[in-house]
Amino acid sequence: MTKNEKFIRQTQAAEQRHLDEVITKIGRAQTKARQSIDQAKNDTQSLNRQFNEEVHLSYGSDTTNLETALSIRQQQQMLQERENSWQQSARQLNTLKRLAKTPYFARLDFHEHGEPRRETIYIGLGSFSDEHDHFLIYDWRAPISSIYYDGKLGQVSYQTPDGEQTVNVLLKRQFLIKGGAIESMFDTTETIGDQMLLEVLGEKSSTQMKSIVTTIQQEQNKIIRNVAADLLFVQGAAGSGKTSAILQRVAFLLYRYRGKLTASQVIMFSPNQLFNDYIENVLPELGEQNMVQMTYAQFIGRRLPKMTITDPAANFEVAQTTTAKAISRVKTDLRFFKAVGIYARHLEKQDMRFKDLKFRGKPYFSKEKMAEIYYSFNENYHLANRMDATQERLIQLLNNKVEPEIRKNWVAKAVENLSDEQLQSLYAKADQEFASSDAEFKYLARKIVTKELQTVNRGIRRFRFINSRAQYLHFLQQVPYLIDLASFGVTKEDWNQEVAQVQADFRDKRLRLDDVSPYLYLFDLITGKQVDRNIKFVFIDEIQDYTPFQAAYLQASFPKARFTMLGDLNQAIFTHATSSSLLSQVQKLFDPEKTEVVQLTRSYRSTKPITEYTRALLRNGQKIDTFDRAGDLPNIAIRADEAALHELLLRTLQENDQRQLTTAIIAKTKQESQDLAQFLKTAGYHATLIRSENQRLAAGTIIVPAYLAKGLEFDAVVMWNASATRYHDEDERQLVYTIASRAMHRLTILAQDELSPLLSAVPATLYTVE
Ligand SMILES: Nc1ncnc2c1ncn2[C@@H]1O[C@H](COP(=O)(O)OP(=O)(O)OP(=O)(O)O)[C@@H](O)[C@H]1O
Repeated sequence: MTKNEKFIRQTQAAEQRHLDEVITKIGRAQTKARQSIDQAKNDTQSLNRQFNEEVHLSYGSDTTNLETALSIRQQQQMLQERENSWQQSARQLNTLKRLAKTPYFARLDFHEHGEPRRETIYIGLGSFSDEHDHFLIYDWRAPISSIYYDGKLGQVSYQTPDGEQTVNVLLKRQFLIKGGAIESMFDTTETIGDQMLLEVLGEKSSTQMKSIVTTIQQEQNKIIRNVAADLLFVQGAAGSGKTSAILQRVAFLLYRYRGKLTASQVIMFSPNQLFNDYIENVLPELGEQNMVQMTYAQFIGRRLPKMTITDPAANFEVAQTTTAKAISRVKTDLRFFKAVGIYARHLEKQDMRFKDLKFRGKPYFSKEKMAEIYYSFNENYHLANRMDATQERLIQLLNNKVEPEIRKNWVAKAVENLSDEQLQSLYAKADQEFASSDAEFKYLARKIVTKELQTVNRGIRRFRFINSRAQYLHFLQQVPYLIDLASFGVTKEDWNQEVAQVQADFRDKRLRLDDVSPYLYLFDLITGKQVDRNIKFVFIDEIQDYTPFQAAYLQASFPKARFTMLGDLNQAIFTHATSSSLLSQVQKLFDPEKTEVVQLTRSYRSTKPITEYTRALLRNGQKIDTFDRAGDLPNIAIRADEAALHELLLRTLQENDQRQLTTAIIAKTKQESQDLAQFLKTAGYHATLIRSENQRLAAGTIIVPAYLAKGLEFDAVVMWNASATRYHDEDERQLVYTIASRAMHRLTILAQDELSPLLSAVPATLYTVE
């Protein structure tokens, strides 16, 4: 044994002793936490008992009532405190349980300026201190832990809530600990050693995403710990860890603002439900609750339950015409967003569209009356105030109408026809007594009228008197005066036809996706409702699939929130044309001083050959650096007929299975995926077809249409039928890129007849052909 090896052995043995000690202390703390939970439980029970007895006793006399009330309040407070300490102990126990498995993953030695001694700290998933309040483990999110991710050895600064601090870092050590034993450890002079990263990345994929807390990279750490920006825009290559980084960021924010921020004030917009499933374990693993998760379609769909939202461009089932694409560009542009705002303000003066509020089949408040009220307020009343004032006035008028309504014939008839059962339900108590039958009649009539008028009341409160469809159509008609349509390549005629089409859609209770956000936004501006001031942080993943309009609408909907937007402009598969200008458009919505753009260029997901291949698919793409991990070159096979392709597919799947690689077969459309599933079933090969985003990801081979594969990753990917007939338009390049970049270890591309021109420009050295 060399001297060096001996030294390493001794160091590891010393670290193991330290680890054993910490584990023993964690064990003791667990026992203690369990005891205090039991204690709190017992206390609560006995308090409850005592409290019930006392309250029971005191109910006898009036004089003790106040006392009783006070005592109830006190008791409740005590119960609450017990409950809090119980919850706290339960939370602590949870952390301890997690720490008991892997107490920490890193050690840092540093010297703080002006301090006599060198300090050593250990970093883990949560913090832990012994009875003497001596910190044995620091939470990875604690300010000091930042230097583990951020710097090399020597002078390193980090942010604390009180400002910047600098320390001299002397040692950085990483551990892989399993079952209480140190499996391996490395000292590193770099940020996070590649050796550690290689071990982690070499692992197989699973149906659930994992946390990256032990190997967060420096540039990812910047995203995770940013607290200054109102808009944090992350452009990151496929597999650069954008999604991983934001989940860590949520955990960080919940820690940093503990007590002020709850998981319910953080909302994340993700590409689809499947993806939500995929990431759902990450935060709980880190000991935090999941934030609110939604897709944009859910966000807008819940507001329009009675309408069918259609998206002609979705899922690549139909091709769009050039005019349709141009019109779509108009409706998704920021200029269109501004136009809605300008139009809405114009409504303060004229052109509001109202609907009659009906009662018993007849107009109760006519639309003319409503317009008269709406425009009766002076010019200081802006949209939301004006609407509030109108509502208030309408409610007042409604209340004034109760008395006259009571005298109407229909009421007398209704009272006469009341069944016994109905009568009892209207009385305040069973067999209520009245001074005279006239009094009884008045009582019942008032009840009936108030009840019936409830519908009108509800109509007023829910803005049923606004003719939102007519309003939106009127706005569309005004668009040529608000926007230079020619600059989008749209003629006046095209536009008029478009307006007629929207009108026809409305008749069928349909609305196209491009119209939904402007439609809702206009309504929100008119009513001043719907914005959610409670949400503090909004995350938008895969921002490249949002239109500038949608991004702007989200910003308007969460006015108090700070935004983190992540995306890869190389992967814009739904919005292609606008994505390149997306960043510049979105930036206009935020204060430039408070905007930060971060680029993640290194791709961690795939092996070097796969990253190099996928990178070559792009033209004028964003920068991508590979991570040095070995693997096979992607393999391309072209066959003349489908049967031969099927055969190849089966063989590839069997090979992957043998190598224990989980495969995803990615096809362009749902139809193709279904056909493949049918074929594999007949061939006796088991695979799960992912038909919709509401399904769960299954273990084993899956077949998935491209648009559902967003954000996911698999050991092996088979790109099905990458032929010239299937992928030809230049704007499908990003789609092809997205498909190929889902592969971690192996990529196989199968094509019939002729390979898609989008793939054929890749240098031949980057793949093999068979
Ligand atoms: N610092 C890291 N340490 C370990 N693994 C990492 C790190 N960063 C990223 N990874 C891994 O790289 C893979 C890709 O990460 P992620 O899905 O977050 O990337 P992404 O940028 O969102 O990709 P895409 O845009 O293609 O969906 C994941 O398996 C993730 O665990």
